Amino acid sequence: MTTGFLALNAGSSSLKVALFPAEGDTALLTGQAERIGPEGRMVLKDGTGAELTLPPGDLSSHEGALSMVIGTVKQHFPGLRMGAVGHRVVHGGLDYVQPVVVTDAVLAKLRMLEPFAPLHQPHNIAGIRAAMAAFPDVPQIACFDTAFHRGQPFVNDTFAIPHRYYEAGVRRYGFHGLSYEYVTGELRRLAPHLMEGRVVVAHLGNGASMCAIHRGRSVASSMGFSALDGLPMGTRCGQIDPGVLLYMLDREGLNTAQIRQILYNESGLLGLSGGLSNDMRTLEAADSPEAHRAIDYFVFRVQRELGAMAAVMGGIDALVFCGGIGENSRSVRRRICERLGWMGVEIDHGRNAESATVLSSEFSRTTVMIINTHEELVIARAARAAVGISVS
Ligand SMILES: Nc1ncnc2c1ncn2[C@@H]1O[C@H](COP(=O)(O)OP(=O)(O)O)[C@@H](O)[C@H]1O
Ligand SMILES: CC(=O)OP(=O)(O)O
Ligand SMILES: [Mg+2]
Repeated sequence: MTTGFLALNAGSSSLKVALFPAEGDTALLTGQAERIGPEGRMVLKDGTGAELTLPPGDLSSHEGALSMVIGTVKQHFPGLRMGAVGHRVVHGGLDYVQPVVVTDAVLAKLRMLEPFAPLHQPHNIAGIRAAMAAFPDVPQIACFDTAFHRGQPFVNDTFAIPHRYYEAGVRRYGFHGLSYEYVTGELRRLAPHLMEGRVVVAHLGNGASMCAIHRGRSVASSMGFSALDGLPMGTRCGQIDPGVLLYMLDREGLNTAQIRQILYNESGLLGLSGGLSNDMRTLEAADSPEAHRAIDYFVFRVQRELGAMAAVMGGIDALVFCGGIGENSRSVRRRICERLGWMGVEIDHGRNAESATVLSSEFSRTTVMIINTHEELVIARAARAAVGISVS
């Protein structure tokens, strides 16, 4: 009987899934639900890439999407023994620095962190509950986006507010850690000498962040206490002067729910483009002034963050792009790299056009690469490891 390891990666409006066997990196099933809500759609594929027929279901909520995924897994793999289910959990707070088996006590702690990651944590927890109900007695393994960054130096970990906040856990956590873990592992495999040096990874997706990695360890990240900080995102604001929040409170009389809605759901590319789109593909195709100003700001902030990270590490040896925009947008990559000549970056435009693994030219002092990230594989490996199957 085949043993399977299911990885669930619930984002703000998406659910990515993969089912892996007990060994190897080739999935038995992959897929995702996108735009969960009134326009939700889902595609699941088998190991050969063929699309699977889905059971009838409701993609207006994460719960509906989860039940379709679980139904499909049960229908297409009737003899499968589920070894463990791994979950991406965006926030692990101060307690969790590695994957854990979910118990009632763990679940209670994860729920307390919901207000710090309102777009993600509730969906992550919904995934755990759904998998517990569908696969009773199967271990549920929580894998944390924050864990990769927990060893960061104090100066990157803190805010300059009264120290009691730091003690209470108001710190810069950093996110996208499962993606950084995957990319770091791949870079170690592809170019071990670079992993010994100073690397900046730009995870540019619907959520976007950057991480400075020195000798394999996260030393700075653009995301902070919440997944709002740093780069602008699809609908999130990125770095903002706290004075703006005071203005919204005092001058506009907005309440916290209204401010949360603006910062998480109405800002970023969507807000800058005057409501045109949160999606980079749509903005690139639109070619309008509204779309240009959103993309211009995005490129500018990546460039600015990169300069800061280079300064923190005393230079960079490699820049790695990942995430939906980083892996696919030739134009965003080109525009970012064109501004980095001062740090010895020179890309080969042909390689960039082909989205090759190495984009930098032979004259570039800094290696520029694309590594297609794979959070689900990191999750599945952790799930295997948790039940005693060693990781490759
Ligand atoms: N070919 C492409 N060109 C430009 N942008 C793209 C392309 N493919 C995907 N993207 C962008 O990637 C983003 C989604 O990234 P992804 O990493 O899948 O998001 P999530 O954070 O939901 O996992 C969207 O802004 C989308 O427009
Ligand atoms: C933490 C975060 O922003 O995640 P995502 O990219 O899935 O939105
Ligand atoms: Mg993502």
